[in-house]
Amino acid sequence: MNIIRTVRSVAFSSIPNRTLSTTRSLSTPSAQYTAFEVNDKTGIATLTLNRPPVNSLNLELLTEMRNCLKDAETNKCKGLIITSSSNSVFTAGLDLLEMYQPQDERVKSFWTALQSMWMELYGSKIPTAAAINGHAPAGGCLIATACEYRVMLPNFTIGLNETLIGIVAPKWFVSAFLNVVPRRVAEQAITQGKLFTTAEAHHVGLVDDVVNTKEEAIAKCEQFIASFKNVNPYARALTKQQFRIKELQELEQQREKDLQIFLGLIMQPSVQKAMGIYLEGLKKKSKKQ
Ligand SMILES: CC/C=C\C/C=C\C/C=C\C=C\CC(=O)SCCNC(=O)CCNC(=O)[C@H](O)C(C)(C)COP(=O)(O)OP(=O)(O)OC[C@H]1O[C@@H](n2cnc3c(N)ncnc32)[C@H](O)[C@@H]1OP(=O)(O)O
Repeated sequence: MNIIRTVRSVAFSSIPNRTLSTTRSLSTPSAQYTAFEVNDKTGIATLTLNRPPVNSLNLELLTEMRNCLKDAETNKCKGLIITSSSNSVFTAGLDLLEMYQPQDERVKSFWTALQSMWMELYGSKIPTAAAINGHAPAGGCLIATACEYRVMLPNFTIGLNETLIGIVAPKWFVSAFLNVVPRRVAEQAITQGKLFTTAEAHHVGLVDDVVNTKEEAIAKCEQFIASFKNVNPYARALTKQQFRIKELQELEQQREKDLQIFLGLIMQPSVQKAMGIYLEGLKKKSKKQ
């Protein structure tokens, strides 16, 4: 696998135009699971999730993601694309090992980091796009629906499958999903724990476009971001905020309550048992392959 390095605090405005290399990527010792590059020419940042084998979202990855999102905004990038270094998984969602038989303080930090990352992404002032180059169950779908645009490669799956694991998708997971698919489709799919194939997701509007390669997916995201080139960024950001402020304020005001509900739910013996069985099933399947 390529070694992907990470850039932090690169002021886009200070990056000179270069003809040979068009992306800037510096390393910081603290970034383990993400690569963050800014294209010198377009000013678009790409955040690549890089936690093999399946980019499951643990505390450290969520924290890195949030830092990258903040950097992209602080440095006035023209837009942000999220993608994965894997050929088959965008992200497998939350790291189940963070929630199965968890340590008290760590699991609290984990959920708090998820809330923070989501608020940063959902409320980002700059255009955001997901190049979904692999499966995107649960937390993967959450990240995709927090973006403004989604393009997906064929023959993968996406959706909120929490009920199949015996857990419940919180209200803010559902509200972002509801932004992109009709209510009836959302209710049925989320209660069933349905994972849509790429074609199905496109049909219901869960993804905007389908392309065959990661390069095409990135290009589509770039096109989406470029579609705002004649729009005042300040006016755009305030307009976007009008659409999203309700969910952001709701979670901000209820962060502690949301955390307590999460802890109460996952610590139930029946939920721990269901998660254990699900994890065992994943491990058995993985050994067979
Ligand atoms: C009112 C309500 C209020 C509050 C809410 C309360 C609670 C909400 C709580 C939680 C919400 C959770 C959302 C989530 O995101 S849960 C995670 C859901 N994810 C999944 O179901 C995906 C599971 N994974 C897969 O289906 C597959 O791995 C795959 C399709 C993504 C990729 O398949 P592959 O064949 O490529 O890879 P595998 O062989 O299956 O896996 C390799 C390796 O990785 C381990 N693994 C996979 N997924 C996870 C995961 N999510 N977490 C941890 N580990 C994972 C898998 O076990 C294998 O491990 P080994 O190599 O065997 O060790």
